[in-house]
Order: sequence, then C-alpha cells, then structure tokens
Amino acid sequence: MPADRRRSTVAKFQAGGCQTMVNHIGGGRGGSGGDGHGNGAGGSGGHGMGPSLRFDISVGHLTMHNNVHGTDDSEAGRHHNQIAAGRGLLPDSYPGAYIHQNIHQHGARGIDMLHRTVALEAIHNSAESYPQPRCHPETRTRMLEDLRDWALAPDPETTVLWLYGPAGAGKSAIMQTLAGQLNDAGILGSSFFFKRGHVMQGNAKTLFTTIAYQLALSVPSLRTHISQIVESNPSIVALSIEVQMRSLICEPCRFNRNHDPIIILIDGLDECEGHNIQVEILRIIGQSSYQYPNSLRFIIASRPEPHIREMFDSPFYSGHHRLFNVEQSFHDVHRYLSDEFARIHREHDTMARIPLPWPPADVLEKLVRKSSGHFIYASTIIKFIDNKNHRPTQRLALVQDVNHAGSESAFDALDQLYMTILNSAARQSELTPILCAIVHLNLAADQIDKLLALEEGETRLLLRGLHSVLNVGANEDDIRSHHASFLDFLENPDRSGSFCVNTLNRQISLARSFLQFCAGPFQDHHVCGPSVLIVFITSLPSSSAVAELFPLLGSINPDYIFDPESEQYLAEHDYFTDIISWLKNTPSAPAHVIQLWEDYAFMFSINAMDRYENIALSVKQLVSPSPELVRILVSIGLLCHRLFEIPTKLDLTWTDLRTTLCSLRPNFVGNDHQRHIHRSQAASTWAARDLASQFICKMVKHHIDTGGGVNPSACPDAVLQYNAEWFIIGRSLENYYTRVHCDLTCDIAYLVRLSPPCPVLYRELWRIPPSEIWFSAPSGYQLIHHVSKWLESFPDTRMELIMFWQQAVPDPELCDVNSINSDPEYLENDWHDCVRHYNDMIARLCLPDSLKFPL
Ligand SMILES: Nc1ncnc2c1ncn2[C@@H]1O[C@H](COP(=O)(O)OP(=O)(O)OP(=O)(O)O)[C@@H](O)[C@H]1O
Repeated sequence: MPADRRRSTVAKFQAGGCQTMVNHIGGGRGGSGGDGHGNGAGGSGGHGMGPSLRFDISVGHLTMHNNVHGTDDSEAGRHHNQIAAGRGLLPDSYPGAYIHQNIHQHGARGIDMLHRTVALEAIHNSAESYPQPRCHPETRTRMLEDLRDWALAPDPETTVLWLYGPAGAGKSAIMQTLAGQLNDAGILGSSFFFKRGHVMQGNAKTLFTTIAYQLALSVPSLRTHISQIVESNPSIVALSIEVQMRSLICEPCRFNRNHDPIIILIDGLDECEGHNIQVEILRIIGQSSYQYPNSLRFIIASRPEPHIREMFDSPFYSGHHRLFNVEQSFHDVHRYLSDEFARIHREHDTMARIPLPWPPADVLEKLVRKSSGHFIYASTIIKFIDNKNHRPTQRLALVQDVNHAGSESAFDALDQLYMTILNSAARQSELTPILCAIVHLNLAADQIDKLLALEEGETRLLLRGLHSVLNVGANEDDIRSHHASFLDFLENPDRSGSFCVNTLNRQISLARSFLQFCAGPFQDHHVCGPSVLIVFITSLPSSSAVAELFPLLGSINPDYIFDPESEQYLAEHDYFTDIISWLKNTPSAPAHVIQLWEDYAFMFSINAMDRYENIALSVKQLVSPSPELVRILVSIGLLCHRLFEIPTKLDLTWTDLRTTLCSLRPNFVGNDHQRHIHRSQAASTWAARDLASQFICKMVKHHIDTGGGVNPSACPDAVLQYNAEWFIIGRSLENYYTRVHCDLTCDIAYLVRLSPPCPVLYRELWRIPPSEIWFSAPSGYQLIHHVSKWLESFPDTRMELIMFWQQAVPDPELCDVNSINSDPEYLENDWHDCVRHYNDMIARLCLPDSLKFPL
C-alpha cells in the first residue's frame, strides 16, 4: 500500500469512522421511522409484516437484513438506502445495519442466498454471543497496537499471524477488542469466532461462506463478484471448504480495487470440531497466502495445541507466518483487578464501611500472582465476588481459602474449564500418574518416562491434549503449568475428582515408582536427586499406610544418594535428619532401614565435610582402624576421591564401603569388622603401598585389555566421570579418558612417594608400559619426579627405572617440559597440599596421629 494510502487508513482508524444510525422497527407492526442521520430525514414507519420481520444482525458496518416483505417503498427503507453507502458503524447494542434493498439494487441476489447459510452468531459482535469478552480499558494495549500495525503494514513480510496462548490467557478478548477497533475504523474485512460444540460456530462448514458474506458487505468492490459467483453456482455453499475459499474469497479478492489489506480474524481455531479440519483450514489459508500474497491478512487465534503448532512449524508455513504469543501480563491483571475491586467497592451497599484500599495491597498482590498473569483466574474471581446477594468481603475470603469446599465454589467456572480440557484428553487413566509426577516432583517429560518406566516419548504423547494448561517445552525442560490455579485445582479432590493428585493412594503409588527407579541400576544423573526423593517421601503421613515403602527405602542404589550433582542440595539442608526422623516416627519402620539412612548420613558428612562448613561430624575414637578403612581414608583425604568414585576406583562394593567407613560412626551397630593393624605406626604408608600396587595393576590390566590402544568406553572410571558431568556442553568421553588416565598416573606417583622403600613395589613399577606413562606428558613428569624422590629412600641407588622412563619420552618436543605441571617446585607444593589435606582429615576424624604422613 502506498504511504499516503496507509496514512488514510490509519487516519480512518484514528478517527473511528463512526456513523450512528438507530433503526426503530417494531415487530408485528409497521416499524416506526428511522431517526434521521447525516443528510437523511427521518422516515416514517414501514408496513411491517409482523412475524416475518427478521433482523440478521452482524458486523458493525454491514447488515441488518430487514426482510420486511412488501415494504420496499417504506420511508425507513429509503432512508437506510441513503446512509448505507458508507462503511458506518452502529453502537454495539444495535450492530451495523443496512437494509437488504441496497443489495438487491446492486443485483446481489447471490448475497441473499449466501446469507441463508452463514453463521451470523460467529461474527464478532453478534447478539447471540453478547456479552463478548473484551479487554478491560488500558490492558493489552501494546499487543493490540502491534496487531494493528501488522495488519496495516504496507509491505508485510507475512500475511498470516498466529496468535496463541494457553486456555484463558485472553485471546478471545484481544480478538474481540481488535475486531471492534478495526470495525470502528471501517477496515475490518470479516471475523469468525469458533465456539466449541456449537451447531453453527463449532465446525468449519460455514467458516468461509460467513467470511465471504461479510466481505461482500464490507468491501464494496467485492460485492458484485461474490454475489455473481453464488448466483451462478448456488451449490457453492455446500461444496468443500477449499473450493469455497478459492471461489468465494480468493478469486473475488483479485478485484479488490482499492488494494487496502483485507483483514480477516478467526478466533478459537482449536474449538472447531476435528483436528484434521483445523489443520486443513490452516492449509487452505496458507495456500491462499501463496497465491494471493498481498490482498488477504489472516489473524488466527488458538490455544497452542500441538497439531496447530506443528502445522505452523512445518515447511509449508515456514517464513509465511508470524507468531504472536499472548504472554502473561501481571501488570494488566493488576490493573484489571484493582479497577474491578474499586468498582465493586463503589457499587455494593455493604462496602460503605470497608476502608479503602480494598482489598489491601498484599492481598491484591497475592491474587495477581495466583493469576499467573492470565486473565481467566482474575475474571473468574471478580465474577464470583461481584454478586449482589453476598458481601464482597465474605466472597473474597472464600476465594483466599483454597481448601474451601462448599456448595458454591469461587472457582466453578475455572474448574469447568480445566475439567473440559482433562476430559477431552486421550488415555485419561494413564494421565493422572503423570500429573502427579509433574505436581509433586517438577520433572521434564523424559524424566517422567524413566521414573514411571514408560516407553521413551510416552509422557509427551499423553500430554498432547493438555498444552493449553501445561507448558511441556523441550525434552529436558521441566513441565510447567501455565496457571498456578491449575495446580491448586489438581491438588484439591473436591475440585478435580478423579484427576486429583493429592490422594494418599496416588502419592504412595508415585513414591513406589520413584523408589523402584532408585533401586535399579543407576541410569541418569538428572532424573531426580535424593533431596527431591526425601522431600516427597517425608511429605507422606507417618502412618502404617506407607509400610509398603520400607523395603524399597532400604534398597536404594547408593549411586543415587552420592551422585555428585546432588551433593550441594544435600549439604544446604539436612535432608538426612528429615528422613531419619520421619522413619523413626513412622510405626513399624524396620530398624535396619533406619540404620541404613543413618549410615548414609554419616558417609555423606565425611564426603562433604571439607567442602561445606555447615556439615557436622561426630566420630568415635578408633585407636586401631582396619587397613581397609585407612585405604579408603587415603583415597578420600590424600587423593581427593569423592565417595561416588570410590567403589569404581578401589574396586569395592557400596556395602564394603559403607561398613568400613561407618566403623567410625559413634553408634555403629553393624558387623564390627575392624581388624587390628599389625604395623599401626605405619598404617598409612602401608595403605599407600597397597593402593599404589592396586592402581599399577589396574593400569597394566587396562593396557592388556585394550591391546595398548585407546578405548575410553572400556575404562569404567572415565565413563563414570563422563556421566557425572552430563551437564557440561561439548564434553567427550575421550577427554574424560585422558583426564582419568592422567589422574591415575598422578595417584600412583603420590602413593609411591608415601610408601615405605619396598622392592616389591619397585618391581611392579617396571611393569607399567612406557606408553601409559607418557599418555599424558605432565603426569609422566609427575611420576618421574615423585618416584625419584621415593627411590632416594632406598639404601641402594636405583635410577635405571627413571632412565628407562625418560628414554621412552615419545617426542620431547611435544611434551611441554616448561609447563607448570612439570616444574619441580610446583610438583612439590601440590604434593605437600595433598598430604596436609589428608593429615587434617585424620585430625578431624579424631584418629591417631600415627596415621598421618610425615612431611
Ligand atoms: N484484557 C482483559 N481484560 C479483562 N478481562 C479479560 C481480558 N482478557 C481476558 N479477559 C477475561 O478472561 C476470561 C478468559 O479470556 P478469554 O476467553 O479471552 O481467554 P482465551 O485465551 O480465549 O481462552 P480459551 O483458550 O479458553 O478460549 C474471559 O472471561 C475474559 O472476559
């Protein structure tokens, strides 16, 4: 559209372009004359035909079909003929009218035929849909402005706009308000508001005929063409919607003389019967935008149902549509609520003594938050409170009482909406466990699949029907509710009935699935941490009803409990105390399950004590710890291994680790399997020797198993580390393999340095293939450094091994000898730090000083 034309359109918009015409026509008797308007003089009444008088009220500027047969010569008729030439507008109570004779005079018999088939109630200001939802003043202003700008843009990049948002977000109110504004400006082509289940508005049969009918009346240059098409082929109204679109809308639009954009609004596409038809409508509209790119502009509003989204996401629509999200607006809802509360305060007699502001600001804020920025909640409570038969203060109190269950609830309308959505979903019985997991555990779709042992993708499939209340998002995103009120609804059995997620049976069933999942092999780091598990389990009543969960609580895979990712959460709050006291308070909780959790709590505190200041640790005085215990302590304190790695690194079971470590626990009641250490004075050094020997064997074995090659997936330590850091983007197993290999070489270096001079260990070091030593240059230099120092403790000088390793450097150039990692001073400092760390730990555990390494 040229700039000046656009200006004229906008000017029309701003001016409102309204002409008021009031047409008094009485049924049964001749109508009284219409009031004069513009140049027209008021006409005298026509000779009415009584019952045959018919109004078809439709969009503002267009039609009041006054089929007053035999009254063509009435004053009223003539008068209307004069004013109908413009695209005037009538007040809402008297939608646009101009009399049919006008059409007849232009030979528009086809329009008359069309008129008999259209769904007048689907038009934006139809009497039947009164009162239509409208935007409260000063709300959605920016959105409405953006929509108008898009619709009137002179050179649009797209001609189809999809306005989407969850149930009750306010889409229809926006579409109604926009239709009214465009109509006021005389630039609305047509509108169609679908209505679920309605005989005329609930299906696609009349969509395009209704649109064509309005176009014939709103765009003068199309009128004759549309009329002639229907006249020459009356059966068009019964042909396929594709043919109707092409013949009644696209073809005539080629004759649109003024080239102004023809704006067509379609609201509630998701309410049209049949998903396939909805998609078909989009296909037909999309096709028209290819074929007639500049004449038609469609604004289509719907909930974000997957099949509609998929159509817009498909290559067919790619680049041809604009997305327009009806976002939450807490500001708008606040505005609406405060205005409405003020009005209620003004209008209700019982409010005279209630001080303003009412409700107080904090209550208002809470209500705004509860709305989640969508209007459905806000408008529902206002309708409930604004009831002249009740005191608004009491009604507001009921709204705030979420547990209120009376004959009449504040949320009846809301509940009906949610029930309709849930009842129309497929496979409802399978839906409730998923809803339960969403509400209680905040999970993503793929996590729910795993937790409930569903086939991959099943949760997403089952939730397809609930996109208007749930934001399912990408696979790894938590599923969120669009409306906070939907969660309240699901949690209240009086409101959600069989969909309620808060019944004890449902919660126990979810707990069972959760515990079964955690009892299985470790699958995933991010499904659910122990903190989530503990919070959920301890939210269950401490009654015998939960007895079936005890065996499962006793068989959780510790990999889940000591998962490094959960460590921080567990450290922030004493979840272990919560579960232990919950178990102790629950009748018939078995003692061994309580002890197991006490052991876990103790192990966790040893693991985390030097990383988190708030971790309290109480230990018993142990004068002669077992060699196994010392080995584990060397692993934790000197080599800084974390608990989750120790079973793999030291080749232990979790039970071994638990029994050994918990022998330090003050009231440990397991098998006291501590053995006295023969050389208690040098327990640590012998533990270092044993561990060094174990790690050398591990390295040699890996070399043999992989034929000297690099095989990351055959290295359990690398796989473990790789999985533990699943959240790091761009990580590769190869990197972890290198890191683990480097750590192993470094561990051997430290352990050998701390070992007593031991010829057996010396011989074992010879078994390490040189390629393993130089797999990573810095750790090779580290090994040479510490083993050289260790060899100094031997009575005789043995430096052949060091020379052998040095000669085996594959390419000294490649090995960054100047790197800080091979600097002797750095190596010494690093080693000292580790030894000090270990010695501190021994002190904190109140173990004998003899266990410390000399520095
Ligand atoms: N801007 C607004 N100002 C005042 N009331 C509003 C506004 N937007 C929506 N409402 C009210 O909120 C309720 C829900 O709005 P609406 O029907 O437009 O939502 P919707 O997104 O079309 O919902 P659905 O997807 O269920 O069709 C209605 O009662 C409506 O009148």
